[in-house]
Amino acid sequence: MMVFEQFRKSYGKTEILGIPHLQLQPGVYWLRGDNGAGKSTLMRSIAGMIPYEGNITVNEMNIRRNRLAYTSVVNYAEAEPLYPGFLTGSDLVQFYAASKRAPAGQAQSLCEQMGVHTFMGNRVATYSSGMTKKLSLVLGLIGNPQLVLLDEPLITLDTTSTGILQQIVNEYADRGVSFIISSHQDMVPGTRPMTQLYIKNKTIETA
Ligand SMILES: Nc1ncnc2c1ncn2[C@@H]1O[C@H](COP(=O)(O)OP(=O)(O)OP(=O)(O)O)[C@@H](O)[C@H]1O
Repeated sequence: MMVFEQFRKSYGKTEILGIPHLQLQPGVYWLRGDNGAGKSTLMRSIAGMIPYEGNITVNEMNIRRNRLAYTSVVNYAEAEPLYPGFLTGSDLVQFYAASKRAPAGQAQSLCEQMGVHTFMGNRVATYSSGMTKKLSLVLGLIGNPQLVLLDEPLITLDTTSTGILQQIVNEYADRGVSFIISSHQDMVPGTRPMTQLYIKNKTIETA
């Protein structure tokens, strides 16, 4: 599903991650590591949001050679999402659904499942942190992704929403969608088995 080749990410002269070669099979992965280990940096690199050295290939696609195709199938929900406060949740959901070519009714269904539909018409500036998180998870699941990156998805989520998210992850995974989920919290029972990936000493160790 994903191959890293001579991957290296530095900020200035400080190397944060160095992965000479790693191949990951399709699946659901739990990305772990101490604070500052590089989990968000890895996710942003895979999502194509920050530059890096080397190559990351997802299902034969590479951000440099196939940017449009790659970003259509690699979805990302960041740990601490920020959106322009003057937009409504509905504006963002419609924009994502159109640009990700979401199947008809999918966005509405995700919003209802995650309970976002009740405040979709309000401006994002009025959202609590949990409401913003739920919206970001809906946006991260929209479309026909082959890989979904969820950075700390459980932060600020209430227990009910945590269970619903885990159900959705299971449904997507049953259809062959891969996930990389970073979380300091354990996932609740009911989640399918996840392969653990540890970031240690600037590289990924598989469990
Ligand atoms: N834009 C940046 N410029 C410089 N250094 C950065 C930048 N972003 C992150 N770093 C550094 O990169 C390292 C990895 O940060 P990152 O946010 O990826 O860690 P993390 O594993 O997600 O941490 P946490 O569990 O605390 O969220 C840290 O040392 C951090 O200070």
